[in-house]
Amino acid sequence: TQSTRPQRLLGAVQKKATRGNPRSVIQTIDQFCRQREWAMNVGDEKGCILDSVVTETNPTTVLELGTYCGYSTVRIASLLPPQARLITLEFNPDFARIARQVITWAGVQDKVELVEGASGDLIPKMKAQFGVNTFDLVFLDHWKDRYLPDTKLMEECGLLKKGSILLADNVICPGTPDYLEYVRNSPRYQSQYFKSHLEYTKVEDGLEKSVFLG
Ligand SMILES: O=C(CSCCNC(=O)c1cc(-c2ccc(F)cc2)cc(O)c1O)c1ccc(O)c(O)c1
Ligand SMILES: [Mg+2]
Repeated sequence: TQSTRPQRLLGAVQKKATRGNPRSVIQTIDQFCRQREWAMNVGDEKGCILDSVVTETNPTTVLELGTYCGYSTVRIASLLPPQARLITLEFNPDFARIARQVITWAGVQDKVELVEGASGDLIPKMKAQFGVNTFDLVFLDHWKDRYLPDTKLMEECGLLKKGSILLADNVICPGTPDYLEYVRNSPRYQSQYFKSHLEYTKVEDGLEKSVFLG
């Protein structure tokens, strides 16, 4: 039977990356995506912007919406202080199965909780079921038409506090027009656009960083 792209990406990681070395896993995935097959990881260019936002936020509780193969999960987790934790939500069980193995290969599994399911169902359970108070940082990278409803849901569930950071991938390509309009016009957010490119291409894309003002 045919292998899937995530399976081939995992194969490259297990063949070429050093166990327990997150940077080596990231480099291997970026090389695979540049030289073999494009895949929808945030990538190295936007990944550097993600790294800088994570380090300046210095978060203790992070939520990632959309795990895919775990590339950004590994990038974020590798920058977290020892007690910090990252909850990542993935809708697709095949993606989740691959991501768990990438996360473990990188050695960051102790900082990561991967939960399978739809963000719309899981976000309302964060406090009661996952013991979360509020999130310091949220990385949005799942279905592009879920960014806005899930942001409103996080507000309603009291998961954002004054100073919480939302960082959204793909606000240009594939694009999240309703989300952008909301965070750029709402008095409850201070937004900033980081111009970049769609992973592994010359197509314009960018990250939108929005601070929740309470
Ligand atoms: O993670 C998922 C599955 S959807 C994957 C989202 N990502 C994309 O679609 C995505 C796509 C592209 C892209 C593709 C083709 C192009 F020609 C150009 C760009 C790039 C990206 O960087 C992306 O992130 C999930 C769904 C529901 C949930 O409720 C949940 O929690 C999670
Ligand atoms: Mg993306």
